[in-house]
Amino acid sequence: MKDIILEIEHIEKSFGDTQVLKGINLSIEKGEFITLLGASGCGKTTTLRIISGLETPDKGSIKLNGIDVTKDEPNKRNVNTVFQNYALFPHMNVETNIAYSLKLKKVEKNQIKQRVAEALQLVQLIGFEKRMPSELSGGQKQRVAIARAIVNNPDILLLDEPLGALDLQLRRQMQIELKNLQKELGITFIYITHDQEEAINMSDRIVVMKDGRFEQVGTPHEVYDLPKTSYVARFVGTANIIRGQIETMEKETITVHMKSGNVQVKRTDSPLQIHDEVTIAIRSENINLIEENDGEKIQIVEGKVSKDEEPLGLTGIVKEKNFAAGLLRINVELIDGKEITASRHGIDSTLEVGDRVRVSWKPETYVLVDMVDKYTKNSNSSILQNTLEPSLISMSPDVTDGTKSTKCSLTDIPAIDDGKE
Ligand SMILES: Nc1ncnc2c1ncn2[C@@H]1O[C@H](COP(=O)(O)OP(=O)(O)OP(=O)(O)O)[C@@H](O)[C@H]1O
Repeated sequence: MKDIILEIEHIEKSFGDTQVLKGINLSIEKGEFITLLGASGCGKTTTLRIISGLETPDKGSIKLNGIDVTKDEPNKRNVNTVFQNYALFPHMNVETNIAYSLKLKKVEKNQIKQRVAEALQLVQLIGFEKRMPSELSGGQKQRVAIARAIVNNPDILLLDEPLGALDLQLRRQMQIELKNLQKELGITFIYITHDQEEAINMSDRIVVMKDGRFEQVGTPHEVYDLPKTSYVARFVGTANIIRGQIETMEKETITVHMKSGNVQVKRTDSPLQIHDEVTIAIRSENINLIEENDGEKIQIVEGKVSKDEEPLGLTGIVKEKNFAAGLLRINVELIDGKEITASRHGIDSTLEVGDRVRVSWKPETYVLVDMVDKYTKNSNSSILQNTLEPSLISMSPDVTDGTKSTKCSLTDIPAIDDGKE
């Protein structure tokens, strides 16, 4: 049986008239690295404060090691928090900052010395014992804050955007250090970030939060490759969300009709019927663009690609090419006015702004999303988890097609844009 360390059960919390947490549930295993990922204001910090005891929920319970601690004071829970702003005592040096909680607990002097030295070793700050916080860099201050938390041997370490104040390079370095530290100590980490790359790199499981609910809980692979909703597909990586109507259903495939063309997707066990409206998510790296030099090849008849000429793929015009963080993003405006983004490594692409392109992808590189809205009005996370079968694919980054094509690969940084078509 799994060793469950924390159970969050049906937690609800309002501030005044605003319901901030709307019934969240989660069981966390001992030694797991769990990340709460979500946009500003979705309730991440409130969740952490309820776990630590700094906030009391209106409904629901928190169980730590099987014991209900919902009403217990923070100091009665073996849980420590690391904050983004370090919260060090400015008038105490590094050593006394780290030793502070042990002194309060009246731990014996020699033991304090030993545990402080061990904590300093773990965060690689040996030699900094007598420095004051004002004499430390941001990264060093955060290391002291982490040492101060782990010196208590907590069951769970809560980390509220601990790297948020650091520059990108230091942040990356600290991500690796923190992950190694967590493995070494075997402590359960519950980590808050709104940075999807950080969540993917560090977590055993990611909880994607939206408006006080857990939208999806899963491994980095599950939330990235098998998003259950269009929100998750957009928030974790860059996904294009396309809606269409099922035109035909064959044994292996389904043909979906969209204003800018017809596409084929792999058939799944989902209870679909001809004429059903479906929403599909395709990663930008899986989008293949083929330039159409020959104007004769694509005939646009009443806003729809002629089936006789080119049965599959969407038609569009390259609107923008943008290079950032090692990736070239190519925005294509489809003939129905909607935009789709393809990405590829490097800055080179033979496609130019204004080129007419055929947009396609392999039938298996898509995910059917938002099925829960279709079959039930309830977006409760437990229903979300059961509605879609995970057989839907692994998105292959290796998409090649045609001669003058754009091969797209690997991850991208999302434009977080909930609700955008
Ligand atoms: N003590 C409080 N009183 C009133 N409203 C609060 C209080 N604490 C949080 N809120 C509100 O609850 C909502 C969720 O806040 P919370 O800090 O949990 O979000 P978050 O996801 O951690 O956001 P961020 O990423 O910006 O830190 C916000 O709208 C916030 O304004």
